[in-house]
Amino acid sequence: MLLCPPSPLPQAAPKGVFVTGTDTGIGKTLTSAILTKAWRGTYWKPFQTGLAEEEGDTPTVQRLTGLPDGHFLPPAHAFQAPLAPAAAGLLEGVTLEPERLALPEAPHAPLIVEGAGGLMVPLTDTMLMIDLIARLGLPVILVTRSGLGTLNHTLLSLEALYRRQIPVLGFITNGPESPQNSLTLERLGQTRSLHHVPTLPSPPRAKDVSQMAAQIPSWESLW
Ligand SMILES: Nc1ncnc2c1ncn2[C@@H]1O[C@H](COP(=O)(O)OP(=O)(O)OP(=O)(O)O)[C@@H](O)[C@H]1O
Ligand SMILES: C[C@H](N)[C@H](N)CCCCCC(=O)O
Ligand SMILES: [Mg+2]
Repeated sequence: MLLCPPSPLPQAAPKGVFVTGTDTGIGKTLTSAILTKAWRGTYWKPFQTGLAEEEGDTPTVQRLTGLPDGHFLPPAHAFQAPLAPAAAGLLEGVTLEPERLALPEAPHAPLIVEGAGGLMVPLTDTMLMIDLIARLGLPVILVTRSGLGTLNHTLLSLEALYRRQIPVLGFITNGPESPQNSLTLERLGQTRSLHHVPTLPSPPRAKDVSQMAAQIPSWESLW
């Protein structure tokens, strides 16, 4: 049996996109940097965890895009532990209330919102990242690995999004070139490949992001 039908995309450009992925460490931040640079939009990571071990995604995107401060909104919540937001918050005595989170005004459109981990990451015991995506009402860009294992992970993620009537703008593959996988995902996943990010020989630099941003379709052309 095939996946349940996708939801239609908005007719006019929405306020922004939600960048999610099939996993943590899959390349959402690198991809968000490429999109923010390409569209000169506003980047927002509402739930940041793991600050005990990393600088956080907002400074990373700022460094990789070289855009001024006005293109970045601070996280709504930032926690030290490298865990899902629900667990990281509890360690600091915070119970999240994601149902109260509203989409902020973006000083520069569009708004590029980055999740934490994948779709089923808990924000509370009763709310997952995918529930927040549904509530915020932005279409999704799904970041996936390009190589072996992606078919299962990507189709599972798409099925979960379609079941909740969340529109999907497309997917972005990250890793070694694998056109066969992208074609299979487009056909069975009923969505489109928006871009491929190759494995870089060294940690991503602003120059790499600029080069890749130049290949991204304009924001207006997508709607
Ligand atoms: N194409 C690539 N080439 C080289 N390094 C990459 C590539 N994609 C991602 N990386 C590196 O892999 C690591 C994880 O990527 P990234 O931070 O973008 O993942 P993420 O999906 O945003 O994770 P999180 O769930 O923590 O937000 C980073 O150190 C990043 O620089
Ligand atoms: C700390 C890390 N870099 C992420 N931001 C949080 C990822 C949570 C993943 C939870 C899970 O799927 O098991
Ligand atoms: Mg990230």
